[in-house]
Parts: sequence; structure tokens; C-alpha cells
Amino acid sequence: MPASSTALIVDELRKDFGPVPALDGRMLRVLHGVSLRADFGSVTTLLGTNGAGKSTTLACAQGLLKPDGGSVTLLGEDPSSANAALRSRVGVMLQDGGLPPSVRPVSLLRHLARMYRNPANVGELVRRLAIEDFAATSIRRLSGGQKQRVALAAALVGRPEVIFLDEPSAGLDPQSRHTVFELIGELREAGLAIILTTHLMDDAQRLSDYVYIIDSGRNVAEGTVAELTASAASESRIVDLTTNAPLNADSLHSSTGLTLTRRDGDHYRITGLHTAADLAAATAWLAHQEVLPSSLTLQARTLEDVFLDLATTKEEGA
Ligand SMILES: Nc1ncnc2c1ncn2[C@@H]1O[C@H](COP(=O)(O)OP(=O)(O)OP(=O)(O)O)[C@@H](O)[C@H]1O
Repeated sequence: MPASSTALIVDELRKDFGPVPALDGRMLRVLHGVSLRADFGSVTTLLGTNGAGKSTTLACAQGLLKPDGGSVTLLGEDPSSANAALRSRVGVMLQDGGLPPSVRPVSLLRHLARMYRNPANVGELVRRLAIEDFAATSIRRLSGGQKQRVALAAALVGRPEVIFLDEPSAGLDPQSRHTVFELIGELREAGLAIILTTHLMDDAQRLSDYVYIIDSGRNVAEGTVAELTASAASESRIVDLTTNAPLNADSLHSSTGLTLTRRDGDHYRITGLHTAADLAAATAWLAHQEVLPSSLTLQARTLEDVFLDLATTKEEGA
């Protein structure tokens, strides 16, 4: 039983890469003081755009990279000088899998299981992640999503107390994504500390107990999904709608003060609704345009909105 409720503490982590020729041989600082903590029985998410520093933070937290400043405490120890006993308590699923290409999935998992004193039931993992569908195929011939499922099974085979998942839903089809998410939920219920990275807001919103948003190697916001999505604008609502009629943002804005953005294809979003009258104004404007959307939903702010607000604030501050 873990003595503390906290599995991981990252404090003011700094990391440099280099020397970089493009910087005249100087070092490139990619983490400027990232801090986070992750508890048992909880999903802690690092959310950030490509290159924000998520994987580097995870690599330092796992002891794969040595920090240039700050500290990491994983299960009460410094992971960069960790022994086999600590490593056996930690499961790692890397972004590119890091799996041996010529081995078949089940042989690999059985081999890994033999390295642990109290391994998970390989047959159960294989069934749970539907690995039996491609059990006879060598890893090099697996699709990205299939490799991803094997990598997750490999990370779980030692019955870890802490698991690191780098972009766990990358390359997964909707059904596999659902399976992986369900499994993450079960692991959380079983009391594991789950630390994951993603740049997908939907994943973060669906899975996380606590989210750290990082950008350019710095913490920019943190909280539960509910805390992050609540704010001064928490009363505001969003209307998402689908129509193949072209909509004009200037026309909506001049008649209602609301903001229209085209998300992709036929999808539009209207933001800035605070009252029932705003909603009525938006639909009245649509009626005036003689547009009957094929779908229309009203919702509260999402993590994506928080993220976009942060990006806008940064641009305005730049
Ligand atoms: N070995 C390295 N040498 C030099 N720069 C590196 C190295 N590894 C990462 N970087 C740089 O550090 C920054 C952070 O990279 P990192 O992979 O941690 O970001 P990330 O948030 O995980 O991004 P992604 O979502 O694309 O995986 C990026 O600018 C990247 O180019």
C-alpha cells in the first residue's frame, strides 16, 4: 500500500537540449520550470500543443532524462538514480511504442511478464485490449493503433502503481479508443496514479481528474476540468451548428454582437451568449438568413475554449 496519496511531484523542472548549431552552439531550454503533482486513484493530464514540452516532462518524471534544474520525486525517490525495485512499480507507454519489431505481441507480453514477481494475467490483458485479433502478426506489421494497444498492455504487465501514458489515444479507431478509455477508468478505480499527455482537448476533458496546461515549457493553467472551464465567462454558452448554407460572421456580429467562427466544413460556432435573449437573437438571425441548420446544440465552455482563450491572451500579450 502506498504510504502517501501522492505518486509524483515535479517541482520547477528545467531541461536544456543541445548544443544547438542553429543557436550558435548554445543550449536550448525547453522546460522553464514545470511543476505538477499526481495522486493515486487519479488521472493527471498534461495538456499542450505540439512541442509544448509534455514528452520531455514525462521523460524527466520517469527518470529517462536528467533534469537541468528542479526536482522530481516518483514514489518517494529520485527516478534518475532509480533502482530496479522502483522501476518495477512504474509502467510506461511511450509515444512511439518502443516495441521490438520482430516479436509477436503475446510472446512479448509473456516474456515481459516473466520479469516481474507478480505480473498481471497476460491472457486477460490480451483479451481486454483485443490483442488476440492480431496475436500471430509480428509487431512490425501491426497498424499504429494495434501497436498502441500492445504498448499499453506492455506498460501494464508488471501491475504498476503508477502509469505514464504518452498520447494514449494516438492512432486509435473509435472502438479501440473507447476500450482504452474504459481501461484507464478501471485502473484509476483500482487506485493507480495515471499520468498522461495529450494535445486532444476531448481526451483531456473526458479522462482527467486534474489538468495541467503547459505551453512553451511553462505551466499556464491548472485545475479540474470543471475549474478550468468555470471562469468569469462561466455563464457564457456556445452554440454549435451545422449547415451547408454559408454564414456571414460580420452580419451576425452587427445585428446581435455575437461572434461566429467557422470550425470546419459545414460546422460553425457562435460564442458570447450570456442570456436567453442572446440565444433568441442568434436563432432569429438564422431565421432572417432563412437558414435551418441540420443540427444545433447549446453547450457550456469546453476545455478547448479555455485553451483557445489562453492562446489568444498569449498572442495579445506578445
Ligand atoms: N533531443 C532533443 N533535442 C533538441 N530539442 C528537443 C529534443 N527533444 C525535444 N526537443 C524540443 O523540445 C520541445 C518540447 O518537445 P516535447 O517532445 O517535450 O513536446 P510535446 O509537448 O511532447 O510535443 P508533442 O505533442 O509534439 O509530442 C520541442 O520544441 C522539441 O523540438
